[in-house]
Order: sequence, then structure tokens, then C-alpha cells
Amino acid sequence: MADLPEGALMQRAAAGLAYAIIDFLRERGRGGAYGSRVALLVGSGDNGGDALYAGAILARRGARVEAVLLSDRAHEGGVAALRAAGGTVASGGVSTGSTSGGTDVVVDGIVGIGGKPGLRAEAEAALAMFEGAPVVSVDTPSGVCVDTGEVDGSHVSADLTVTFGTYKPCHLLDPAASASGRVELVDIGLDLPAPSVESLEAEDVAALVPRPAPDGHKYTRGVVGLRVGSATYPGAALLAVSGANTGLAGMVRYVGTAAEWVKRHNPEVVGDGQAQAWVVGSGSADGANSALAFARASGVPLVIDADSLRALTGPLGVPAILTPHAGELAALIREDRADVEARPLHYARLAAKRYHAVVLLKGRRTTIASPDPATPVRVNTTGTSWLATAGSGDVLGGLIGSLLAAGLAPIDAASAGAWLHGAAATLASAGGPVTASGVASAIPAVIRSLPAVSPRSR
Ligand SMILES: NC(=O)C1=CN([C@@H]2O[C@H](COP(=O)(O)OP(=O)(O)OC[C@H]3O[C@@H](n4cnc5c(N)ncnc54)[C@H](O)[C@@H]3O)[C@@H](O)[C@H]2O)[C@@H](O)CC1
Ligand SMILES: Nc1ncnc2c1ncn2[C@@H]1O[C@H](COP(=O)(O)OP(=O)(O)O)[C@@H](O)[C@H]1O
Repeated sequence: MADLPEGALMQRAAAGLAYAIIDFLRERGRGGAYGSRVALLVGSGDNGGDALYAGAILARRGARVEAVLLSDRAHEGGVAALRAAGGTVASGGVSTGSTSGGTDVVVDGIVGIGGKPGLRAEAEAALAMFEGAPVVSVDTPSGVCVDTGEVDGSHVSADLTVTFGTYKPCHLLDPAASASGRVELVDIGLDLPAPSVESLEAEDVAALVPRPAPDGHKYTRGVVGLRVGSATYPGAALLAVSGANTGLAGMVRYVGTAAEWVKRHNPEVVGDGQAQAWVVGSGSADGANSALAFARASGVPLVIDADSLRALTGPLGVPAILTPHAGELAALIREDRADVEARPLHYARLAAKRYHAVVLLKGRRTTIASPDPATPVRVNTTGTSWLATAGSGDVLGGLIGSLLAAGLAPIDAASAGAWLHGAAATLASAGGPVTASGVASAIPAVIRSLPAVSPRSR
């Protein structure tokens, strides 16, 4: 914690929360605080205190504010401040109806980062009284597991979460990330420990993207090779190559049954030879085992996708990135797909440890775990649900392969690749449908639009 009295931190948090609520009300067509009806659901902890002090600020600005206390031990200073500002306080978890006629916003101050997963019956009942009203959560949506992003039992589903100091794992990791709604960060001067879960931002990706040295040539920039596709899935080869062949690596090699097609559509692409990284498995069908065996024998870092994941028996002895979706990871570690989707952090970490590889678990919030438990897990926040389209994972494998060949560490290649892939999908989609080919075509434009950094030479 910073050297500030606890009360000062709470005042800062409450002020940040109140102004975020005012903006939220404006977005929803209310003029702001004045005349708005605000219900505070107040638990016994500091989270409830934040809500009460924020409620006091809103009440002073003309909002009709009612606090519904869910415990006998609500924050005393906060209760007094709300009363002094003209707000009403209802105890016993039951609204007096003082904001009746339609609640414009419910503020979830039930529990914060100290809360256990699930909601108590009184909290569930209080939420039910305001069903249908928009919800702003204080710090975290109550009821989710803050440290893992898992949900177990009932929880709040917020439209907006206003958090303090730093994002918490539950804001980034599904399923809790979905329950957080939009997340706004308020800096209140907290001095925080290093996070266990993080997400890259545009500046981070800009610093990681490989840029040609002034005297670089195609071999110093890195050569990526792909052994992907099959007679069954020639398209997977074309798509993986399109992800690799965006100009990020110095050269792209392709080996496989789709070679004629690949070269016809990508005259830059050459055949077998040395590479600094190999991508295997996408659409490989029956060729998945041999593709993996050839690539492994090369001794260079690998991206292992789709069908080659089934060929894995244990650690490979070379740096590797595994890129399963939830169905593929479930098959790999013999778990239920629904369990993997419910606990992506847990299972990505488990597989990373078991296979001594970076594991990139694809989904709405792609989750990237390192075999080194001290390395924070990275969660990707770019993208759009339009990206859920056949072949987009093949594009991602190729893109990550090119970053790996260019010299990025596996965790950086995987997370920067996921970031660029999601951003390319958003750009190509522009709010409408997108194909996997369209995603690949948008990658160079995303790289051009990254913030400027001083050139990195390797
Ligand atoms: N144009 C092409 O040639 C394409 C080829 N593809 C190739 O087709 C083969 C089969 O790929 P599939 O991904 O369909 O795998 P599977 O058909 O092997 O799917 C395995 C299981 O995972 C589940 N699953 C699929 N996608 C999921 C997701 N995003 N999240 C959670 N669960 C999911 C499925 O329901 C299934 O139970 C692979 O070789 C793949 O590379 C696909 O990438 C699509 C495009
Ligand atoms: N709901 C979603 N929102 C955003 N991105 C998604 C969503 N569902 C899937 N994706 C992304 O789409 C891609 C799908 O890859 P994958 O499942 O391997 O498909 P395919 O095998 O057809 O190529 C991944 O990058 C994944 O993260």
C-alpha cells in the first residue's frame, strides 16, 4: 500500500467510482447524477464503504440514492456520509422503495477482492429486487473468484466494473471477465505487488514486434517453416501460410501436400530447408505425427497446432508453443471440455507444466501460460466474436511461427501474436463479418498502426 491513510484511499476510490457512474448514467441517456435513481447494495467490507461514499457524492449532485445494507456491520463513516448528503439507508437487505419508479443504476458494493465465490441468500434477494436495472460493480463483480476468474455459484453480472489500482485476474479471465462487463481502471495511488495475470497493451506489442535491422537481410530476420495442411485440409495450409507470410519473418518455407496451391497463391514461399521455427499440425490430418517428428528433429522452436497436439506424449525437449482451443486441450489432458472452459487459467497452467511448453488456450479471452510458474499468465483482450470463424486459428499459428522465427521468446511470440491477430480481426471486421483470410490480410495494417517505438536491432 502507498503511504496514505486508509480513509484517503477510500475517498479516492469513491470519487473515481462516483464520476464513472455519472459518465455511465450519461451514456444511458440520463443527464448525469441530477434526478437519477441510484440503489447501493452494501456489504460489510470496504467495498460497501466505497459504494456509500460514492453514493454520498452522487446524492450531493442531486441523485436520489438509497443504500440497501446487507449486513449489520456496514461501514459507519460511509453510512453517516450518505445520510448527511441526503441519501436514505435501508437495513435488513430490503429496499424501502425510495428509488422506486425505475432504478437507473444499481451499485454492487456487496463484496470486493476479499470475497469468497458465490453470493449469500440476502445478496441474491437484494439483486432480485432490482432485476433488469443496469449494474455497476465496485472493484469486482461480487461472487466471482477474483484470483482465478472462475465462477462457482451465483454472482453479479455487471455492465461496468470500476476497479482500483490495477486489473485483477477476474477482469481478464473468462468466465468472470464476461461478468465484469466493461472495466474501468481508477488510479488511487496504490503500491501494488507484481501481478500473476497480465495483458499486453499496444505499447507492449509495439516494443515486441520484430523490425528489420538497417543492415538486416532475409536470413537474419528469421525463416519460418510450416508443415501443415493435407489432402483433406489444403485450405488450412493456405491459411497458416497467410498468417506467416505477412512480412514479419525474412522468409517462409512450406512443406506438404498443398505445396502447389501454396506457391500459386504465395509466390514468396519456398520449399524445405533450414528454419528458425516450425509450425505443425493445422489441418495436418494423418500427417500430423510425421510433421511433428520432422520439426522436432530440427531442434528449433515449434508451434504445435490442431492435429499435431494429438501426437504429443510429453515434453518435446525444444522450446514449443501449443495452440489448442478448449476442445483440443481437453482431449490433450483428458479432461472435460466444459471444465477447461470453466477454468482456463488452471488448465492452461497445468498443460504448460506437463508439456514444458507455452500453452496458448484459444477462446474469447485467449490465455497464455508459461512452463515457468513465476512468469505471469497473459490474457489477450483484443478481438471480436466475429473471429470465431473456421481457419482463423490456422492463421494465428502461422503468425506466431513468424514471430518465433524472428527471435521472440515463446511467451512473447504467443502473446504478441494473439494480440495482433485479435486486432487484425477487429480492423477487418469493422463491426461486421470477417473471414480467416481477411484477418491475415489486415495484419500489416495493424502493425503500421502500432505506437512508435525506437527501432530494435537484433
Ligand atoms: N480451411 C481448412 O482447411 C480448415 C481446417 N481446419 C482443420 O480442421 C481440423 C479439425 O479442427 P477442429 O478445430 O474442427 O477440431 P475438432 O473437430 O477435432 O474438434 C475437437 C473438439 O473440439 C470442439 N471444439 C472445436 N472448436 C472449439 C472451440 N473453439 N472451443 C471449444 N471447443 C471447440 C469440437 O466441438 C470437438 O468436440 C484441424 O486439422 C484444423 O486445423 C480448421 O482449422 C478449419 C479450417
Ligand atoms: N467468441 C470469441 N471471441 C473472440 N475470439 C474468438 C471467439 N471464439 C474463438 N475466437 C478466436 O478465434 C480463433 C479460432 O481458432 P480455432 O478454434 O483454432 O479455429 P480453427 O480451427 O477453425 O482455425 C482463435 O484465435 C480464438 O481465440
